[in-house]
Formats: sequence, C-alpha cells, structure tokens
Amino acid sequence: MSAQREMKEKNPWHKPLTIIITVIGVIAIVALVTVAGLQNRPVFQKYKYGIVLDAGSSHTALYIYKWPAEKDNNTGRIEQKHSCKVKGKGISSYAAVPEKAGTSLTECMQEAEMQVPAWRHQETPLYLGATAGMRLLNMENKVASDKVFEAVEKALQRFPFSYQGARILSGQEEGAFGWVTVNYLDDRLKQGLQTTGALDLGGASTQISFVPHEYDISESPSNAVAFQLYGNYYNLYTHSFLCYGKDQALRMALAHQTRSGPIAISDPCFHPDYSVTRNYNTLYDSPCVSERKPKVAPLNFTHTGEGNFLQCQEVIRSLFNFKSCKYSKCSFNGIFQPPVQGSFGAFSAYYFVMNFLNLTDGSMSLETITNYVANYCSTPWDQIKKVYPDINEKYLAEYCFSGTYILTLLTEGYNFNTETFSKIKFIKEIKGSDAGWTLGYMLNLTNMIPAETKDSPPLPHAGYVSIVTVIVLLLFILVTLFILSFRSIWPKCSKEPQIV
Ligand SMILES: Nc1ccn([C@@H]2O[C@H](COP(=O)(O)OP(=O)(O)OP(=O)(O)O)[C@@H](O)[C@H]2O)c(=O)n1
Ligand SMILES: [Ca+2]
Repeated sequence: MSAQREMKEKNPWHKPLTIIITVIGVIAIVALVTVAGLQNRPVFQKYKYGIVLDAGSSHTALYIYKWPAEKDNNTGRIEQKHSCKVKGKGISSYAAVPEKAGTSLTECMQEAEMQVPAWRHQETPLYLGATAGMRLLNMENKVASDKVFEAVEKALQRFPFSYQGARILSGQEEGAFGWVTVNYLDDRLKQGLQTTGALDLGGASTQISFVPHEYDISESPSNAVAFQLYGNYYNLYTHSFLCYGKDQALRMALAHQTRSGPIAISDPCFHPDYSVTRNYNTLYDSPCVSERKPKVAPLNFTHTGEGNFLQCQEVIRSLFNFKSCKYSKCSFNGIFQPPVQGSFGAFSAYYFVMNFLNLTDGSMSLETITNYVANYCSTPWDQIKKVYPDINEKYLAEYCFSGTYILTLLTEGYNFNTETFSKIKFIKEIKGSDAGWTLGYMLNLTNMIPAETKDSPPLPHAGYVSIVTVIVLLLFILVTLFILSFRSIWPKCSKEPQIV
C-alpha cells in the first residue's frame, strides 16, 4: 500500500505543478494557432466592386473599383481594377443627338460586364457624375441637358448593375472628391498625416483644393468643406473655376484676340508658321465666350502662330481679373484663396501636358520649366510635326498654349512661387489608381470612409512577431519544466539492467 502511495507521489502527473504547466501549455498552443490563423488570412480574397463613370467635358471614362468583400465599410483598401475610355467626345457634345450620348457608353459598359464577376453584377453600384461640360450645357440649354441625362440613364439601366443615378457634380464636390482620392490613395487620411493639395485641370473647368495653414472659413463659406474622416477633422479650401479648363481657356484666349472681328490673328501661343482657318460661330459657341462675340465679323478667320512665350503669357493674363478682391487674399476673378500650403498633386490635363513636354521630373525648377516651355513655343511648327509625327495635330498644336496656361494659372492665378511650385508633383495615378474625383465620390456615396471611429489596425507585423515569440518562449519554458518534473522517475528507468 505504502509502495503504491510512493509511486503515486512520485508520478509527476499527480503533481499540481505539472497539471498547471499542462493547462498553460494547452492555452499557449491554442493562442499561437489563433494568432497565426488570424494574421495569415486566406490568400484568395473575395472582392466587391463599384463602378463610376466620369462624364467630363472632353470625354467620358469608366472606372471599376474593387475591395475585399469581408472588409467593406472600414479597413479594406479600395483599388482601381480597370478603366475604360469611352470613344468619342464628352456626353455634352451630343446635345443635338442625345440618344448617341447613351449609346456611346455601351462598349465600356460591356467591358465592365466582363470585368465584374457575374454573381456580383446585381449588387455592384453604378454611378455617373458629369462635370463642367454638362454644367455649361445645363446653363445654356436646360432642356438639351435633361435629354442627354435621360438617354444616358436609359442606356445605363439596361445593364445588370445596381444603377444609382446620374447627376452633375458641383464644382465644390469635384474639387473636394479629387482631394479625398489623392489623400486616400496616399494613405494620409487613415494615418492622420499632413494632407496633399489637389490640382485638377479639365477641359472646361479647373479645381484647386488644399488644407490651408490658417484658415478663416467665415471669410468665404462657399469655399470651405469640412470633413471628418477616420476620426480626424479637416477644413478644406476648394474652388472650381468654370471656363478655366484648358479647352475653354483656349477659347477665351482666342476670343480675346478676335474681339474686334478680324480676318486674321497672329497668335503668340501657337508655333511660328502654324496656320489654320477657324470659324467664328464655332469658336464663340460656348457660354464661356458667347457674350463676347464681335457684332461684326466675317465667317472665318486665319489663325497663325508666332511662338512667343512672354506675349502668350500677356494674352493669358488678360483672362484673369486681378483687380477686385473683397477678401484678405484672392486668386483671381475676386475669388477668395488663402496662401497655398504644403505639397500638391496635379493631375488630369496638368499631367497630360507636362508629361508630353517631359516636365514631370520633380527636380526641375520653375525657371528651368519656364525656359523649356518658352523654347518649345518658339520652335517652328514644321519642326514640331517632324519630332512628333504620331501625335494628333490638333493636340500637338495646343501644347505651347497649354504649357504657358498651366504656368500662368499656377504662378499668377494661384500664387505659387519658386519655392511652393517645387512642391507640386504632376501625377497620373497613385499606386495603380487614377487621380481624379471618381474614387472620392464613390467612397463618399458608399460610406466607405468612417467618420467617427479610427479603425483598429490589423496586427502590425512587428506586433505579430513579438506575440508569437513570447508564446514560443513560454512553450519552451513549459516544456523544460515538464521535462524537469519527469526527471524524478527517469533516472530509475535508465539504471535498470539492459536485456541483450
Ligand atoms: N492624353 C490626353 C488626354 C486629354 N488631353 C486633354 O486634356 C484636357 C482635359 O482632359 P480631362 O481632364 O479628361 O478633362 P475632362 O474631364 O473631359 O473635362 P472637365 O473635367 O472640365 O469636365 C482636354 O483638353 C483633353 O483634350 C490631352 O491633352 N492628352
Ligand atoms: Ca475632369
């Protein structure tokens, strides 16, 4: 009996310490498996999708976004899956044949059907937002603008997506959503980092949006947009200048030079030896210039080039009114603007033009860029055509004007100086998603950026490694203790004679 008791006492399984060690050991193993399981999520994610059509003044583009299905509404990163450029001009150009505005979208919509998995079609939201082209058409001819929307709606409703409507964005929305896109893609919002300003140059309007250093919102409430994103507050300054997109600005520059109704103009914003015939009615067929049409004018005028950067700047300066400003500071046309602040991302036509001119390398000074554009403008047209034989002549002819316009708008319009100009980056996309208002628009409409709560971030890698290391160490200690408590019976075993 006493021998049995002795055996029982010596059996480590009957010691409380061993039992405790075993229980802790099991808990540690379960914790290790759970942490590893949570951290190493399945590789094959299921995605959700959203589609936004950007109906711009010069063209329409379709963007498909995707995000991990189990994470919508908070931590999942949204990225651009696909984009499709609609063939032809913007929807506002179909005012006379509205049905064609609808049919023009068909090809890209069919592409979207292929890109989004069929079982997701019905739940995929589809939005269309129109910008300055439709703003102008709406001002000029509301009936025509409504008809274009009707045709577009009809065409979009034929597709199996969850159609959420087509509407004209206000200039503030266009500016603010562009800013949201840039800062979302740069991960600045979630991390509460200093934000980047957004500069968007379209065909018919242009937007500037940034968080000013000291900002008295009450000075001009219409330029202020307050955001609460991921628990951070932002007071954004934004303004959209209708008619100051690059196509309408060119119209205004030509209108300025033809105000007396001449039969020919020599334009400093076009290359020497450039010469085309233009029609007065076509030129003045836009609310941006229609009121300035000369009373007496021939049918056409000859538009020749001179290639003089400084004189071109003079013409462009005449498009801005710097005289009246009832605020502490203005950009132009009596519009309030605080001093520019921080870094900026300049996209759409800012990028197209600067990229064509090879001026997107951030190391170039304002002076170098200005000299380059001046030199480019003075290059004869024949030479330019030889250097760029593959580029559409209409576009090619306009880069001198566009480059000069961009520099003048930024420095004299928005008051960027040598130092602040160097903080502008000319960008097309960020991490594979195009810079523009569409992503910000969708994030807003799908409530995909929480205002209140800061997302609890997934376990950072360092944290994950630390936790796993601690658990493994704990297991090692437990195993060691375990072995030590068994040692009390092991020596006996080893001393037993071996039977050979
Ligand atoms: N590869 C490209 C594409 C476009 N453009 C020009 O860039 C301008 C603006 O294009 P975009 O930003 O697409 O303007 P929209 O969105 O159409 O116009 P808005 O935003 O004013 O409605 C247009 O003059 C267009 O002809 C260009 O020079 N090179
Ligand atoms: Ca645009």
